[in-house]
Amino acid sequence: MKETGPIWALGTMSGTSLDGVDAALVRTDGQRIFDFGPTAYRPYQPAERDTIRAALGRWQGDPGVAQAARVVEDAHISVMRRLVGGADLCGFHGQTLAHDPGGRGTHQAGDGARLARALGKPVVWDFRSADVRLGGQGAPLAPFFHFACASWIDAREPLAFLNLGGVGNVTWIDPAQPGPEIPGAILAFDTGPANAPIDDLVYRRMGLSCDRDGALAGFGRIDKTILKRFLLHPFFFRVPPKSLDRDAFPDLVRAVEDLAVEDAVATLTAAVACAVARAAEHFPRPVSRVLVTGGGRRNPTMMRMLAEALEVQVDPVESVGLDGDMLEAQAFAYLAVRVSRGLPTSCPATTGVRTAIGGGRISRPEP
Ligand SMILES: Nc1ncnc2c1ncn2[C@@H]1O[C@H](COP(=O)(O)OP(=O)(O)OP(=O)(O)O)[C@@H](O)[C@H]1O
Ligand SMILES: CC(=O)N[C@H]1[C@@H]2OC[C@@H](O2)[C@@H](O)[C@@H]1O[C@H](C)C(=O)O
Repeated sequence: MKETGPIWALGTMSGTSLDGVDAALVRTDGQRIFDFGPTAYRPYQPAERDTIRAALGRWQGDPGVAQAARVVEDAHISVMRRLVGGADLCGFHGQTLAHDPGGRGTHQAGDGARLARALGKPVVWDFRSADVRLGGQGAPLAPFFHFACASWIDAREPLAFLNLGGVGNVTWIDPAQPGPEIPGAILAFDTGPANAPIDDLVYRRMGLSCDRDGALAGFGRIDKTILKRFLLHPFFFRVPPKSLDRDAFPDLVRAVEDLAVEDAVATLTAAVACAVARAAEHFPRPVSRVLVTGGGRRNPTMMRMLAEALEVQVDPVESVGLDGDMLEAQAFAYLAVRVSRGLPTSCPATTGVRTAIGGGRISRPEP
């Protein structure tokens, strides 16, 4: 008989900010969350990060991609070994190197079959390709998990989950609907740049990894002319679903280049908040609150600018008992179980795919 009860899944995420690999256990039947388990994190060493960075924007077969994939796989194997004993199944997102859904497709580095052999457990991977092949954006994929989280926290009113990683993405949810793929239950899309352009700028100019606690942005002056021009970018006029590559706003990056570093960072931080406010204009109905996940929630200047731009309550997901560092890794644990049970992982309202579909491949430890 087919298994339908809850199982433990180990999910991972290596995000666009290239900081490291998150891993988390979730107990789920692919519909409801039953429990959250232990988590682990393994940062990339500087040399590993350089190898991955050198492969950004590249596709399978390009120079440097095989090395980057090896780094990604090895880092995952080392962090997953710490938790895999408690897992029945694994979900491996891999590292997005390039994302061009309307063109060449989407590319997540890392071979799930190698992980399955190394870890001795079935591994679900390559979550995005099928969606792109069927005309979807291939991203964002966390929204079905956000829907389950809304039920876990017993939300009653429409709310939004906002992920501020390298890129921003938002999921609007009506928790009164019975399932995520029901029309009207969800709307999800990327909002614009988040931390990636800030990290890149402070690294280039000051050798820093990020604008820690929003200190630089808090001091700087926002250049309103640059901000206004940024908001005229065609992306903001596109109807969602829509998704972005990590480095999708080169004009914004160029425009702040001549500003003093504090002013440049303040302008980039305001750009994140204003992009989210533009995103909120697409919500089917207003939300009661916005729950923020991802590294951006640790930046008080970004959070303040967000609350001002959105004029709604903005809180980190910790305020409802969720773990903002691990939500994406947990999402890929949850999605792995959905894939293994033939449940959809995306739908027209999340990626723009024609119909609700389940992506992902399953590799087993032995052929
Ligand atoms: N204390 C802090 N102050 C300011 N920024 C921070 C702080 N902590 C984390 N960040 C930012 O958050 C980023 C990491 O966020 P996160 O781990 O959510 O990204 P990611 O998962 O790699 O990206 P994505 O969700 O786009 O794939 C860091 O690169 C940094 O810019
Ligand atoms: C192609 C890709 O890897 N996209 C990531 C990235 O990081 C944030 C945003 O851009 C989102 O679209 C997605 O990740 C999250 C986990 C998602 O799929 O929901």
